[in-house]
Amino acid sequence: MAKNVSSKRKYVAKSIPNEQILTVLCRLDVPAKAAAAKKGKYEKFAAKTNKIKAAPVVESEEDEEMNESEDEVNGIDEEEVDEEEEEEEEDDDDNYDDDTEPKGFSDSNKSWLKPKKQAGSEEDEDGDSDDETEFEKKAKRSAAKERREAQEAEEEMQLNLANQGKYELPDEDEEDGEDENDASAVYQRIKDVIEVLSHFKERREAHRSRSEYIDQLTSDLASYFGYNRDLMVMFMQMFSPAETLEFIEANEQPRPLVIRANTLKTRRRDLAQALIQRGVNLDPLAKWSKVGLKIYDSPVPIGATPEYLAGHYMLQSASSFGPVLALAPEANERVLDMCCAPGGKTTYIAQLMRNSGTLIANDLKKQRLKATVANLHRLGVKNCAVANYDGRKLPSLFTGFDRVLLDAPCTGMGVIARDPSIKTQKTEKDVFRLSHLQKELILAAIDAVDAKSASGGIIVYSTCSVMVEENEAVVEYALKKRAVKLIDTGLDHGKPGFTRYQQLRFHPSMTLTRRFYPHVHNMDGFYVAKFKKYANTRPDDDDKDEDEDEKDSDNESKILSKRERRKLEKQNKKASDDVEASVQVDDSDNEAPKSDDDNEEVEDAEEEDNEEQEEYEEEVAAEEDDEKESEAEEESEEESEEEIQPVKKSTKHQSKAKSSSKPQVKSTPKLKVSGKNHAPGKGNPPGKPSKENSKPKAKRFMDNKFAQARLKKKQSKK
Ligand SMILES: C[S@@+](CC[C@H](N)C(=O)[O-])C[C@H]1O[C@@H](n2cnc3c(N)ncnc32)[C@H](O)[C@@H]1O
Repeated sequence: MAKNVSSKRKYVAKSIPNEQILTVLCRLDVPAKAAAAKKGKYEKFAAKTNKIKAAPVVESEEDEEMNESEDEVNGIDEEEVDEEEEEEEEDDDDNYDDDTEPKGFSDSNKSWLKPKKQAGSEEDEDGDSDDETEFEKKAKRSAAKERREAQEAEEEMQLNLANQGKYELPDEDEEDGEDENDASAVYQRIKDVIEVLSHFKERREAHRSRSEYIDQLTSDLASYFGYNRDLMVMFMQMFSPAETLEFIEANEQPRPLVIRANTLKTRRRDLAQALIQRGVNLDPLAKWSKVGLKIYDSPVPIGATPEYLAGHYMLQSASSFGPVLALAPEANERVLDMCCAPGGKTTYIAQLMRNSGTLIANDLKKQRLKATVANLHRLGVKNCAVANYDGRKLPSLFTGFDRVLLDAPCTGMGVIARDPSIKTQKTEKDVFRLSHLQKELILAAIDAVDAKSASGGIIVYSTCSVMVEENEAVVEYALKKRAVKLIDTGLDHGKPGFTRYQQLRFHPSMTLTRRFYPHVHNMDGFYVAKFKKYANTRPDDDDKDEDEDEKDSDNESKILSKRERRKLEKQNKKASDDVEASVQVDDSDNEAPKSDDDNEEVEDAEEEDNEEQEEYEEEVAAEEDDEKESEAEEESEEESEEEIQPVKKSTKHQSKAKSSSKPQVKSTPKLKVSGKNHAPGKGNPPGKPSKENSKPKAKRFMDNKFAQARLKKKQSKK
């Protein structure tokens, strides 16, 4: 942790204007003496680093102006907090049931949460507002000057280019003789080659192809930044050469340390005040979060303060707020966090549910669940049960959720700044292996949700990877296999998901998903997609199941008749058309740069999917025949009939009770009997019914421990 803090200090020295540090002190009313002492400290610090100029203490509004420009530098588009948001903030804080105003914190010193005027609302035609202070006017003038200078520099560069000669790539001998330690020469070549690629006609050598330059750049980037070449090739396919460099360089920067105030126990403003008094420099995270705080600098370890130990906050990266905000869980709902450990998002979900309803936190790895349990206790979460299952099997145990979060296991290609081992350890093979697992998990997540939920029917899929195979490809697969459509994530930042990537084409509604990049949003790279499930049926199945019980059961996936399937396809198409009409598809935005190389693995994966589908159809036909035969045999066995009766009755009773129950009255998710759902699992690829499901009903019944127990009880009563 000490190491962490010192690296954060470095971060402050690099990017935080001194004015802003002082702002924090002013805004939160640190006693004058302490503020003066801190001012001295930071002036000395500034003088030492030579990066921060000493500045006079400025008024709070000016501080906010400085804040904004810093956020612009950081790539976060932080506009002013409006009135509405202030009200929401109050609402949010009301979660914490304490009406007493904290000491030393009043309306006059909460200016960092105070609404400011809408940009441009009272401005003169020339953009100057009468109410603007001299400082604001000055800031505007200098911004305009900077823009002019940047434009002139660009024009000059274009002129130089026209006069420049060709760039010569080193030949093999030259490269062999290159001093390996001459990193600066490699870096210069990276810059040069990117330059050539962006003005290829003028700067290329006549006998060199574009791919030779790309090759050279890929090797240089990999060796200079310490990546395996495999990964660098993938990034070069995803971004333009210049953007690849930006992405890679952003992965070298430490991300700001962020905490989330736990409103089950405190309010953000109280927490901020307590930490400020411990000498912590902080700011609100961004306008889109009501509970996040950005920590610039702390003299105490942030993971060991009394406030931390009392569960007043959770250390959580800015990127992990997004999936939970998109999930938007409500009080009294039934929510599943399918891959929860160590529980960062689970505790946030519980917070938004105001500790009510039922939250199931599941993870495959028992060891990782220990940390989850510890976090749940520390943060005072009381509405959560922890489960340890393979997520792919969950729908055979729990169904009927209002919302499911699938924060899927992934390669972590968005969090390289946090885990540099990814640079050398992950390969293309990992991407495809995980993509397969993610596809299985997403179907299970959808199957666990009740499309008829009054308030939800929502599934959020997220990864901390930027790879298309782990994101859009998985979402596309889910759109094809289940009755779901994409809806707006509600996240106003982030870039739209791709509708095209190399030779792949995705559904136009993919623009509703969101991509986040370290070099654009100054946070970990991640991806969020939000689905609405519109039917508890599957568009990929083509058979009719005439079992009355299954028809009555709202929460079970059913096999469709051809007519139903056509109806679903129509619904699907309508949903797509609606989205197409509402979404402006700007291909330039959503189209990833194309590469000449064919992505054979993607084709293979698709081929595999098709083969799976064909195999599945054949298997289903064969299983249907078997089942008919077995059922005929069973009918002649009176004993079996007797056994089946109680189950039929109880299933019917359960499902009727479920469909008639009021949505407000939520119960713990029903523990489903095994074999009822066609849960995807190992050796049971997505879309295929499990072997158990194809067993005759009597056998299924006898395999069912719960039914057996019920039968025994009945017999003993007799
Ligand atoms: C990205 S992490 C989850 C982070 C967590 N949501 C949070 O915010 O703290 C992915 C998790 O998926 C779990 N996992 C991997 N395979 C799984 C599976 N088949 N079923 C359930 N969980 C799985 C891993 O153990 C890991 O904890």
